[in-house]
Amino acid sequence: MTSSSTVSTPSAAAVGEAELVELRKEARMGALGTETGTREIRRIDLSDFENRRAEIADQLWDAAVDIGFFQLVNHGIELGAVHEAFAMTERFFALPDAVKAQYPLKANAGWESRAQVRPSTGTPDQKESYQITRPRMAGLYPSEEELPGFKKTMLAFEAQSWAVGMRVLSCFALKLGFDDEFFTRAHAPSSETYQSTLRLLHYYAIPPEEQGSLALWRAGAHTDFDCLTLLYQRPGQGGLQVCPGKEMEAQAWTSIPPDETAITCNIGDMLMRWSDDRLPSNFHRVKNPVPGEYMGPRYSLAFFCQANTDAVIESPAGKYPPITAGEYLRQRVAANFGKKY
Ligand SMILES: O=C(O)CCC(=O)C(=O)O
Ligand SMILES: [Fe+2]
Repeated sequence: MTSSSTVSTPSAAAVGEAELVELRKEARMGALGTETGTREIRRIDLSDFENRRAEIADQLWDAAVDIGFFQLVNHGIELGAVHEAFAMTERFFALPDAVKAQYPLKANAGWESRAQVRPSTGTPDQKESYQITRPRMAGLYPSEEELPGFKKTMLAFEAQSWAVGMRVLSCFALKLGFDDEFFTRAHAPSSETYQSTLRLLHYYAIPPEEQGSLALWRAGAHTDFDCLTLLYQRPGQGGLQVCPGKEMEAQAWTSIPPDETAITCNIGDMLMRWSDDRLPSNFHRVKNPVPGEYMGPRYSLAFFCQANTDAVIESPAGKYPPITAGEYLRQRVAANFGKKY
């Protein structure tokens, strides 16, 4: 097994193949589909983690393999810290566009509005986002005059999210036969090659003339590019729906009602590849509200555990050729944002 910090040059064939498989799947997932409430989104209790690691690892593995989505409770992040992060997020997006435009998205860091076109829908997600990727933030934080305390609050929240993400990944590492620090090394925040990302999301309120339109999505169906996503939702601001990859033919979606005490998690494509497809990434989307539902703005926070650019994704059984996490992500971003970012 190659250490996560080894650098190799993936072949052109490996690179092309990574792009095709995931994108071909995603392009077929844009339809409305149906709703099913029969899937259980399991809740995994992380309390007393060090002593219960083996039991928690079993529970995480089963939930991940069955559905690919699960929720963490007693995860150690205080509700107050979640509220503070959301309050800052609202304040950031309330800044005039002219201020936010000083911090434009580039290489998974900075602000964009209606720029992400999902291969599944071909239309821009009805949202704005601001991404924090630690080593790439030069000149991208709003000033203290524009938004006091923003950088400090969001970086603290990023660090807390990273710690929870690494706990979960340490459990998957054990189950995959790696040592328990394997993914922590691959996501080392002290390195310039760090590329895990905290994404602040603001889905726009639906204007009256668009209410009832089925043509637009807050976020079109997709799988995430990363190893593991941690998602924070706000009470009353639903819309997240999931569909396990192995059931993609049926296109039956399950809604995940927001619970601010829980962190909703999903496996991303990077970990799927790293596990020889044993851990499936799953489709999810954020639907526009339908008449009768809350039409106001929706805020969410996502933390993407994305292995450092120089980590080599090399699966234990060799199902896929090795590829660096940097190259892997570059291709997926290009498919969503064109060459612009
Ligand atoms: O906002 C949400 O609930 C989901 C966001 C998401 O799936 C993403 O940004 O990848
Ligand atoms: Fe996502």
